[in-house]
Amino acid sequence: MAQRIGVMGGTFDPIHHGHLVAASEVADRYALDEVVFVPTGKPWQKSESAVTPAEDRYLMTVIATASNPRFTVSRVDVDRDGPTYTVDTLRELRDQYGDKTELFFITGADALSKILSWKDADQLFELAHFIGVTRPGFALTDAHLPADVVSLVQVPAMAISSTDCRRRVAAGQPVWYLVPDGVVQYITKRHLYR
Ligand SMILES: Nc1ncnc2c1ncn2[C@@H]1O[C@H](COP(=O)(O)OP(=O)(O)OP(=O)(O)O)[C@@H](O)[C@H]1O
Ligand SMILES: O=C(O)c1ccc[n+]([C@@H]2O[C@H](COP(=O)([O-])O)[C@@H](O)[C@H]2O)c1
Repeated sequence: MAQRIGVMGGTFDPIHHGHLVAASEVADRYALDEVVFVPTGKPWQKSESAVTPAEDRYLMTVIATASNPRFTVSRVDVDRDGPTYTVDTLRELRDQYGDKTELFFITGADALSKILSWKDADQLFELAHFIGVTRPGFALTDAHLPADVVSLVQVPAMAISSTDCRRRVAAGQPVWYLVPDGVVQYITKRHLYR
């Protein structure tokens, strides 16, 4: 049977429980064999110019996903030079996993609303099926997209963002239970977001 692989792309600065719940829920709903988390190299649409070094974001993603046997982390975007485009991510993963694998790219409602501004947007939908998930504060809709290229999925509401986690750390407030314990410890150890 064809392998079914979920792809959860993100800047993960830092990775939080909103990302993990979304991936877990879609994996269950779509009977995915694996979810590959793909931290971005250089996220060209992030408004803040200072994104934490990719190696720190990659390691936090490894720490956060290590205990789940179906979660893995890919370095394809971290290791590719230049701005990160999902069209390149999906092409590389397709090469790695082979043509028989079905890819399901998971995006939150905010990211889905901007997808037509992504590089080579018309080609994205040929490379993967897109799964848009609910996120508190954002409307989940596929009205702007061609028919049948995306499925919309309700996931448990987690009102968490990486921006808020960074602000909390900078203000000396706790991020316990918003991000996995190991990620709290990594943030402290590496003095991130101070
Ligand atoms: N709480 C959440 N619930 C559902 N999806 C989410 C949630 N947070 C992030 N996502 C989705 O995860 C993917 C990666 O998000 P990203 O790493 O940019 O996190 P973020 O919290 O949006 O970060 P930032 O606040 O820095 O913009 C995107 O598709 C985003 O929509
Ligand atoms: O391909 C693009 O042009 C593109 C533009 C913006 C975002 N993305 C992807 O969308 C995912 C979430 O991105 P972000 O910036 O919200 O963390 C991540 O995998 C990005 O590489 C992709």
